[in-house]
Amino acid sequence: MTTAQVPRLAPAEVLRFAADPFTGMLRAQRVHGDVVEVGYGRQRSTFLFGPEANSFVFANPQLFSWRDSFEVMLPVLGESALLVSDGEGHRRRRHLVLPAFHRRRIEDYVRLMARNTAATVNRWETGRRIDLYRELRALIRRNTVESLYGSRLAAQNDAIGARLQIALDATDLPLGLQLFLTRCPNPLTARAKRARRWVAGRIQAEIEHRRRHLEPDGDGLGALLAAAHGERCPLDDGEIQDQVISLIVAGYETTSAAMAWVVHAALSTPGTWEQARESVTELLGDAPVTVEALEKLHYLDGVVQEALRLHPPVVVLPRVTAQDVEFAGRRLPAGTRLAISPYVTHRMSRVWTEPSRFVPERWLSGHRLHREVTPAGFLPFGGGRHRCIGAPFATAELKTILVELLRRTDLTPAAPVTPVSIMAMRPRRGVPVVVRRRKAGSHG
Ligand code: HEM
Repeated sequence: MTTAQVPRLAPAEVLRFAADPFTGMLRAQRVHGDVVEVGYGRQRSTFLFGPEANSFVFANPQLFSWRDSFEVMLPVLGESALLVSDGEGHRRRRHLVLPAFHRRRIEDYVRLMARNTAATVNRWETGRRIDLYRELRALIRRNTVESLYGSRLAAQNDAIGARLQIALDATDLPLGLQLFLTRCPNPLTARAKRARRWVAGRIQAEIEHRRRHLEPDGDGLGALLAAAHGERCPLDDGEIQDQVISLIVAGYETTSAAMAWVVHAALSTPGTWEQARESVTELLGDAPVTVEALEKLHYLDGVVQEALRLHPPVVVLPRVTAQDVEFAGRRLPAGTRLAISPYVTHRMSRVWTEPSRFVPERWLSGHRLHREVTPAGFLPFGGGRHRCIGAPFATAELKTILVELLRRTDLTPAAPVTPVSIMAMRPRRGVPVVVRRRKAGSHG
């Protein structure tokens, strides 16, 4: 079968794309279609746009190497993290990590998240301007570490965050530079590795403490340790450290970006904040948040899903082909760097009606914009074998924090918000708001 040439962005278009990749991707798809090559040399990626491409990639994991796709994340995630694992190693580790996200555990996490959110809000002075993104980021990192790994590690939350941030900062550098830093010895990567070793040391101390004191498996690490030792092929301590670190890294950067977009979208779409608050008051009153209650808050669910649709933190999912691949009449040789994009799919009018409007009601059946959601048309958490393992955790967290903010605060946007970074799309200069605490009792 003959294959067609992949269209390429011209040099001037590449420059424009680099300056604003969000508009650049939408434009590239509109002008050149669903398969388009962007960039030069190590910077080069072939974008596959749209639901057909997403289905193809999700249905054929054997065609791609996850280790090569996420090579630049290796210094922070570790060699055996799920995101950089392929084949049988991935299947075995994922099976052992899954119990940390069972519904029974999410119930406990939700209670803790609600408590931590209340404590955060109580520290805010009424009438003051704050960067909500920064505040929520600290809260979410605490929630992640405390719910998954317990209070001893949570007490070192800030130190752990600061160390991991050293490696995370590198993910905003151009891809070519990241690859160079990953492959060649240099002081930046050496510093990131030292910082990671410090975090791994704290985790190992916690693992050994638990083994000495035979603690019950009350949290995610407990579940991981129990699963790790009950199996025929248990996880070794290095593998456990990699899973612990990569869950923190994958969990808090993405969720705090998503939370910022949820609040920003709800505040900047007239009537949304008020309607969401009304639905909480009606269904919950002053009662504590539970997973069951969260499932019944349909309007609130619409707000969260709609924010994930228009502002998916993971803007592109990178893949490197492990063998020659053919898609849509185009040949993609082994070693080709590909990207599929939740961001572009979520804004396509062939998938969504009036895609650029923020309409939480479109998630309610019966609404004129409602559409059946397919995994290839809505993919904020990816899809297939490597679909986000933390999706139930993240969704419960986004809703729990939103409920507590609605109950306890009135927020007024204090500056415009624009996005940055396609690895974890977040607000460039945060989400500045003026806070008014609501009186005790008025949150119910
Ligand atoms: C709104 C928040 C989140 C978003 C948007 C998100 C998004 C994603 C996406 C798109 C992927 C697939 C990447 C790919 O296929 O290229 C992924 C994988 C993953 N996520 Fe999340 N994530 C979120 C929260 C979390 C949380 C809270 C955790 C853990 C506590 C987590 C842990 C992971 C892990 C371990 C993987 C790799 C799974 C595998 O390879 O089997 N994520 N996430």
